[in-house]
Amino acid sequence: MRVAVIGAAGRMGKILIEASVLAEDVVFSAAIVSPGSSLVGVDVGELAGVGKQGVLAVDNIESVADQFDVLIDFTSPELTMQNVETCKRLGKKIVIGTTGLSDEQKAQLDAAANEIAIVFAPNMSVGVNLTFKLLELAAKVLGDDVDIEIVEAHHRHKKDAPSGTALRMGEVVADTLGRDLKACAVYGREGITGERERKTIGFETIRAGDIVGEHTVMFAGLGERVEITHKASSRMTFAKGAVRASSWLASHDKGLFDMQDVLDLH
Ligand SMILES: NC(=O)C1=CN([C@@H]2O[C@H](COP(=O)(O)OP(=O)(O)OC[C@H]3O[C@@H](n4cnc5c(N)ncnc54)[C@H](OP(=O)(O)O)[C@@H]3O)[C@@H](O)[C@H]2O)C=CC1
Ligand SMILES: O=C(O)C1=N[C@H](C(=O)O)C[C@H](O)C1
Repeated sequence: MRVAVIGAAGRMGKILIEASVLAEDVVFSAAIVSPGSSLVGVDVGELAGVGKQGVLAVDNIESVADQFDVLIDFTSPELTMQNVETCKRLGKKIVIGTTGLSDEQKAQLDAAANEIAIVFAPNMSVGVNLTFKLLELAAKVLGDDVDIEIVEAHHRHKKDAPSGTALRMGEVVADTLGRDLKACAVYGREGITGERERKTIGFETIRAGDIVGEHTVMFAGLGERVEITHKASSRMTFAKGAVRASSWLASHDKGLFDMQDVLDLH
């Protein structure tokens, strides 16, 4: 698979380039930066710290349309939705790591998957995807006896909250317990809140410094509590997952998949 990275100068973009260059089963072939960027024409291998790769940054996907099979997109919800339309038109596959998509935007992904193959996951690390399975087991065993709270921490530049991963963790737990996350989620607390409503799922968000990404789900009962925590210390874990998803897409022409599909964890 020939891989293009959009948002190539971003925190994830640079590391996605490094991971694609280092991977043996994909070929890194194109990089797109924002329109008018001073990086247009720059060898992005140098930008990503892996030496010249002969891949020069462009600011328009169409200009490299014949050079890639799969687009890796870790950008913003608006841009991701534009890119999905472009991939549909060009007949390209897409791996999406962008978080913060609205329900309407997710429905548009569903529709696009009738025409192209899409991997869309709020967290591409193996560890977090394993954690989703552990959460299912914990929720099954501990059931409604415990209070469930999800705490996430990320760097100061993150734009969406709670994180996509925290929301997916909430969905996994809510689905296992037969609850509707939209109805039972509580986002932060302040003032005279009253006692905790037993079947709610609470979310707390920390934004500070350069934290890569940390998530804890707490199952707190009377006399004991279980906490399941994942801590990412390098963005390479997400990038490797995205590259693995790109390679996996070689055998899929259409459909909407997530990392549980890629890792065979369903
Ligand atoms: N699923 C997962 O495993 C993970 C998901 N994420 C998600 O990935 C997303 C990006 O995160 P992060 O890398 O930290 O964010 P950044 O802001 O660092 O990166 C976004 C990049 O997109 C670029 N961009 C904006 N507009 C365009 C355009 N029209 N064409 C090309 N590029 C454009 C920006 O360029 P410019 O700076 O010039 O505007 C920027 O470089 C977030 O939604 C985050 O939550 C992050 C980590 C892991
Ligand atoms: O913005 C980030 O950095 C991250 N975003 C993802 C999310 O919202 O869950 C995944 C990871 O935790 C890093």
